[in-house]
Amino acid sequence: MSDDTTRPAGAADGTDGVDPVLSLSNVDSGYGEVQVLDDCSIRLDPGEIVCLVGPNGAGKSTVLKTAFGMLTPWTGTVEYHGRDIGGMAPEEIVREGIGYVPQTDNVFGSLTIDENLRMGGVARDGGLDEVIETLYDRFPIIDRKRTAKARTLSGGQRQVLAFARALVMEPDVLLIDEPSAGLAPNTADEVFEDVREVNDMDTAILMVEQNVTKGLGISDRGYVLDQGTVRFEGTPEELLNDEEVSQLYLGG
Ligand SMILES: Nc1ncnc2c1ncn2[C@@H]1O[C@H](COP(=O)(O)OP(=O)(O)OP(=O)(O)O)[C@@H](O)[C@H]1O
Repeated sequence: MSDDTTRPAGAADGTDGVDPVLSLSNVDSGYGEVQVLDDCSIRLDPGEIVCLVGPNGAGKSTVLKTAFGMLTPWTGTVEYHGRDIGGMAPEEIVREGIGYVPQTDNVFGSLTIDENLRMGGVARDGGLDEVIETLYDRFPIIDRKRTAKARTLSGGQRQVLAFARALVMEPDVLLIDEPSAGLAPNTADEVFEDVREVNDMDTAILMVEQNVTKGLGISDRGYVLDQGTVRFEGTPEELLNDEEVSQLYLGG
């Protein structure tokens, strides 16, 4: 049984009166005729890191794709600062202030680090050089390799470049799909530190992560998704210590 600290889906929203920066409310969504999300409700408050966990195929990536306009919600709403953005195109959503770092193909390997960052800023109105310099200051690992082709970077370095590329638009929300995928444990730890660094730049983060302990370990809250629905939400401690969550979803 779950104890009463872990809120089952649809229970108290834990808002404490704060307006979410991003929220999905009662969203159904999917691919073609195939429904994946089923009455899915998720919120991200300003400054938070929120982690989505759950079994393969639960719909975690689909949440990010729906929030980023790659999929249009069939029902329910996606709101950014209280404004309905459901069905807006990704390029508009980027301008609104939401960035997205997909799990794969998140940098252009044949372009240099600098060119990748500049491409990340094509929709900016100005101030591109300044923001790129700020990002080089934040992430020295890419600063040292400005003129190197992105394909020469290690997996961890590439992930940092992908974050920085999304940050060129100075989003206040970043959606990150499995930042540690395919990385050795030590490298994954470094990438999680970089996720925190991104969060320190006043960027709220909604992240999907298979490495539940580490993903929740850097997060403020988490959601357990199963079959397109939120089954549990709570703080990392609540989720990790909940017997039912642990047995059913976190491999005991
Ligand atoms: N482009 C697509 N077309 C059709 N079905 C898709 C597509 N992408 C994903 N799906 C299906 O949607 C369901 C949810 O996929 P999703 O990638 O959101 O799950 P996930 O929780 O992120 O899982 P994983 O951890 O395995 O990536 C799966 O059954 C998947 O096969």
